[in-house]
Amino acid sequence: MALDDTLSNCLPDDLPEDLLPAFSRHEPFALLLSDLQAKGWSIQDDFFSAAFTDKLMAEVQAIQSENMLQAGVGRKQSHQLDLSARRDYIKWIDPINDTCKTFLDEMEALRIVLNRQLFLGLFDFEAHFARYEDGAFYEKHLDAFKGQSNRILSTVLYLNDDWRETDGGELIIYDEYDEEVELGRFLPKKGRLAVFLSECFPHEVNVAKRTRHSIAGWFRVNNTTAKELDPGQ
Ligand SMILES: O=C(O)CCC(=O)C(=O)O
Ligand SMILES: [Fe+2]
Repeated sequence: MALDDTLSNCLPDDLPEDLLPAFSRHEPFALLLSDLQAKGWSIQDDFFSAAFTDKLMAEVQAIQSENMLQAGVGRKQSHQLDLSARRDYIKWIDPINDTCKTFLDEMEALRIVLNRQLFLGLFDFEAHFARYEDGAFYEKHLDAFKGQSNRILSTVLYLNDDWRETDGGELIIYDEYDEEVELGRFLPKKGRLAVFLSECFPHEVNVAKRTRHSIAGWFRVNNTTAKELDPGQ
């Protein structure tokens, strides 16, 4: 089946035109696939429509910081605060309104297409909004420990208007075999999507010099033999 047919078969058919995800267009999605195959990570701009990215930004901006969790190391109940490692606030995304539901539906469509094209066996997707206030960062880490986690593919969608070099807050991705070697640094610009293999690529968030909003997410396998809880949240 041609790639475009596969894509259109996987998309919900009741999405208004301006909410169509960018991966319904051939180019960013095809580049994402070929990058993942060739190097295990990819950065794509304008992955979702600007109108939809704006809705997600309005959603996260409306959340009061008191209603977010100070992100720790360890997951949910086993959550332990380690403020030397990271300083962001998070809120897990549930389908509580149209915007959150559409985001989760579209990532679900992406999950199905990734499985068909790359045979990744991805089982589900979890994601949270993240807020880095002025001065916040996340030091170099892996999102999953080899063989001990369900997380396969990490995604980060950036929501910030007019982000400049001087605002800091870059995502830095390091080499899978030598974590001193930088592969690239990327500003958290509105509409940019970063995707990378969770077990392979150390990465960090440089100190942000203004409030920085994003959605971090993970496609996971259903691996009941994982011995340890996923790190990172
Ligand atoms: O926001 C980013 O650029 C990366 C966030 C991250 O690494 C994480 O939440 O695990
Ligand atoms: Fe991470």
